[in-house]
Amino acid sequence: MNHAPLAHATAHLHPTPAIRLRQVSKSWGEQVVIPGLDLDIPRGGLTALLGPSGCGKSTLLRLIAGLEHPDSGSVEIDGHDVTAAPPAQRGLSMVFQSYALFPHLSVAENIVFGLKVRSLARGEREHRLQEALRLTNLAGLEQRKPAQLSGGQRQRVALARSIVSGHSLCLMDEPLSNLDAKLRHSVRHEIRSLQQRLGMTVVYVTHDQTEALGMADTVVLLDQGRIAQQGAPAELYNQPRNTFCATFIGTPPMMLLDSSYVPAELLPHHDGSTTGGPLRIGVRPEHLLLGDVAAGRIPVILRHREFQGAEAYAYLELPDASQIIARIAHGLPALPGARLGLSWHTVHAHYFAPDSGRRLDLPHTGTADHQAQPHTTQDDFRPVAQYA
Ligand SMILES: Nc1ncnc2c1ncn2[C@@H]1O[C@H](COP(=O)(O)OP(=O)(O)OP(=O)(O)O)[C@@H](O)[C@H]1O
Repeated sequence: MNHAPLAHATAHLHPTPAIRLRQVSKSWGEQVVIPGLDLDIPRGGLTALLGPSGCGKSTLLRLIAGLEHPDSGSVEIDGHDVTAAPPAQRGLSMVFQSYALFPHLSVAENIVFGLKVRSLARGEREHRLQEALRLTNLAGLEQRKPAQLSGGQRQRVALARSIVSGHSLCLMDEPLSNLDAKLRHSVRHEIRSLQQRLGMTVVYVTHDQTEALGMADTVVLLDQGRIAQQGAPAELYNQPRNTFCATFIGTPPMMLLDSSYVPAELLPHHDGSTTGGPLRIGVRPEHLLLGDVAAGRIPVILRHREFQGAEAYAYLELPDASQIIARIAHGLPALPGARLGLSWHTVHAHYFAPDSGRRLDLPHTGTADHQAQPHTTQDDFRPVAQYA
């Protein structure tokens, strides 16, 4: 196998990305799906292509695979221009949601099928097969037909087939979406640990942010064929570049509020200077604090509560009648209809331009005085029982 065991550890030494797209565009008839995209995918890690349905994730993966060809632009793999190359000449393997197994072939035959086509010597085939069976925990099942396997086992056969190919680049298109929730979790873990042990570069398409955030080294969040943000999962969570990223990532996602009804104490530059106009203010549901109605807090009405086990969701109506969700760690004994005061530590606030939605890096706290706002400390919040 030509998997370099140290590929992952030395990824940072490779200046050439595993995949480089330059000004790649793709339309279907009148519909522009990818409108001219530049993307570098680092070597030796798992990169998730994430985004809402129809944003172009699969199209992008198929362009990398060579299953589709761009209308313009170039695709490079390992520094080689493969824009015109067929899939078989791109040195990659693929794993699909549908497994794509041959029903009449056994597990073992399915796994080595591609190697036979490549006329690999029998001894080498057998060696790779045994290693892949071991790595995917399929030993003992090699004579079964796909119909005699569970969904998770079928997907492991597809993974084994990708491992025996010996290619260090693997493209995966929603590989877990046919599995039930519990299996998804365990196969997800298997894929990640295989990718790390073999030092493979995996490009992984998913619309499921928990999969992307939980597995990936790098997340590429797509919005209508454009890169909304690319970075480590924590970067997307903590520093969303715009309101699209802020409201796509997180369950529930970041809540957006209008500065028009937000008290001055919660706005940036509370030292008397102005913020320079209206703002969109983003706060994650776990950072929203509820207390009684008081100066410096936003008056809200509790509309609905949802039990979530360790926590609860409070659905709150804002002064402009829009609704947001707060995650309340220890339950909230206030009844629907209760009038409450909403606040947050300003260090947890994100600011966005109201027109473009672009992130604005404004100072969180204007003065020491602002930091001393008593209601921005947890202690000031009376026990929620008092609001019942
Ligand atoms: N072969 C095709 N012919 C015409 N339109 C296509 C074709 N393939 C994709 N599209 C269109 O291109 C857009 C992007 O599709 P794509 O499958 O890349 O999205 P996606 O982000 O993977 O979505 P999903 O998460 O729903 O699979 C969609 O509007 C889709 O209808």
